[in-house]
Amino acid sequence: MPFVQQVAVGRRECLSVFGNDYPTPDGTGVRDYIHVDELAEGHICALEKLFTMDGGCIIHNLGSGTGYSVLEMVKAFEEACGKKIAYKIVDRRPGDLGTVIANAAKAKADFGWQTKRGLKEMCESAWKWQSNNPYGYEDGPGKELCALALCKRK
Ligand SMILES: O=c1ccn([C@@H]2O[C@H](COP(=O)(O)OP(=O)(O)O[C@H]3O[C@H](CO)[C@H](O)[C@H](O)[C@H]3O)[C@@H](O)[C@H]2O)c(=O)[nH]1
Repeated sequence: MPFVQQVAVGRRECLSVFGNDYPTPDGTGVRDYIHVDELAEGHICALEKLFTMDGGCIIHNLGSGTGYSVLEMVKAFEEACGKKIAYKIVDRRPGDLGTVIANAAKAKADFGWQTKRGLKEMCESAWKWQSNNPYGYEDGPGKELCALALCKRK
């Protein structure tokens, strides 16, 4: 996803798609992408659950249970940003699996967490951030804000 975004803002010439011969509908890798805000909310739910416990640890998957391929991501992002995303098919990345999808049933049962945002919303949100921060927070106009946040954490 970050690489797709970087192509859209002109920081990268094209996306290298790692393989198109996986046993997936279009041959490219399928992953369970979720919105970063929902990932954060899932962590807050888990912390709240921990506070009700008398020590110990919990393990939960945070995912949507739905997978999207690299080319589906590219298409959805093109629609969100209104630009073509240049890409080339290259060799598989060693160690990659064709499909990785999370089963988040336990997170739903234990603390009612589940994803609500789909691919379109995720891409629109990612584009909003990337187009406002083409070089990210650390090297872009948000540099001072980033330094301040790091300073406060010390
Ligand atoms: O330039 C790229 C980058 C990624 N992909 C593809 O996009 C999908 C997602 O790739 P990511 O690297 O974003 O995510 P992965 O799920 O493959 O791997 C990530 O999650 C893993 C755990 O699930 C490990 O933590 C790993 O180190 C981390 O990169 C994969 O099909 C990958 O082949 C490309 O085609 N081109």
